[in-house]
Amino acid sequence: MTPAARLSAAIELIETIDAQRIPAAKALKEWGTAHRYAGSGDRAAISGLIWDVLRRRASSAWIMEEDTPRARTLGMLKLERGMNVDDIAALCDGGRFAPEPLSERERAALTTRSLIDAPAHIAGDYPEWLDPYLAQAFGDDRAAEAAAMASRAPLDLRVNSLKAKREKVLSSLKHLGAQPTPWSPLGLRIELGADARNPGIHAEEDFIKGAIEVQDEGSQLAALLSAAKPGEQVIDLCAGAGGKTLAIAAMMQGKGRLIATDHDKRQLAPIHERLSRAGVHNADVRTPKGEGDTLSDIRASADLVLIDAPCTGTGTWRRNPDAKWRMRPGALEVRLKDQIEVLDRAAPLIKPGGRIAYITCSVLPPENAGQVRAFIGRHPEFAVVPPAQVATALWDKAEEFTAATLQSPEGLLMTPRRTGTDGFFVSVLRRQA
Ligand SMILES: C[S@@+](CC[C@H](N)C(=O)[O-])C[C@H]1O[C@@H](n2cnc3c(N)ncnc32)[C@H](O)[C@@H]1O
Repeated sequence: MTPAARLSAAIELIETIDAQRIPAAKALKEWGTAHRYAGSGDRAAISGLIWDVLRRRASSAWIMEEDTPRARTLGMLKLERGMNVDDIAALCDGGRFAPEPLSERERAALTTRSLIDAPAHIAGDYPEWLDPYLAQAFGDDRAAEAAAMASRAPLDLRVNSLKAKREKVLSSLKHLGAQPTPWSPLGLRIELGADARNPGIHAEEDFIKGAIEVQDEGSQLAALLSAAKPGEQVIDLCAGAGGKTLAIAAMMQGKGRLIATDHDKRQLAPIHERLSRAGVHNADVRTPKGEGDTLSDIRASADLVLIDAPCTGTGTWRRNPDAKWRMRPGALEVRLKDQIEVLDRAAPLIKPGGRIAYITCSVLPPENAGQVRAFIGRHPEFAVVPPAQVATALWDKAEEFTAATLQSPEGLLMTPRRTGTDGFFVSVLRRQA
């Protein structure tokens, strides 16, 4: 397919997504099945276009003064891909498989319009109902913060220190352009192009051998900030597929006791294979059965309970721009209740002097500082560890990292704009000895 034909296909697909109100991933899958002649390059290019239109959905419609699939796509080419009006006109030449030529009005909009007067939710591309929350988090910086949250994310990897050293993996992944990440001593980063093609990391020998895992640098840092140590008793209360569990296991160097659980056994399913590939031998996965409490034998004995809390995932919008537009206020309410439940479940498990590391991949204050304050109100035997002290887990990077984050008395917030990571909030709460 020519670039112009790919563009036409993308516009048609967005029309389908709009008309049928289906997730973009589903629409792309169905399109692939119906267009078997399209090669993998075409599919990747078309999905890259669709994701970019979703990233810039509101701002593209704003500059075009029209909210149609075609207008949003043309606006995205200018805003996200930096194309000028002549390059866009050359793609839309009205040829056999190309989009219709630009109208005078479209030409004028692409030439003259900008986001200077756009309200924050348009310039930052997020749903308007979230504006008060983002204003609470970022004040006047919210459009810039949200715009960074709309940008394309790189592919981040964590080197599994149980099996390999970063320098070694760095050289074996040179062909993919891997570079060390700025903050995590275990992180590697591969920048992705507009086509967002997965570089096939799962087929790499390093991956098969368990030397690397796919994990955003923010998630790696959240695990590091919990400061799990060899010999400790650590409980990963919301282990899910085990991303943090694996990182914690490596920090513990096979010494001590790591218990991983989750209230949803389906979420836990992939953890077994991942632990075994990573060479983790000190993890005890507790899968819930019926109504029973998987942690009934544990009372005030844990050094650390990691809560990778269920949350709205606003911090990961750059990896899933569709989710941002599909998010509804009810989802926040549900997550806030879940967070209270997990925090209260953690409290009696901690020994005096032990700690909770409360983590969300959200930037919304009610899920972060709001939950921490409410928890301390319910459990006055806990106190927040000052964020600068928490950051000392990053050794020589601690000071610079703390300054890069958005700090509050309750914790640290990483964001794409500040730390170049997904959005992650981390708070450490210590139980008085
Ligand atoms: C952010 S995800 C965890 C991701 C995982 N830790 C990782 O790094 O791959 C949150 C998890 O919390 C779990 N969860 C939700 N409510 C819970 C509860 N009350 N108790 C335990 N787990 C819960 C969900 O099933 C989900 O797997």
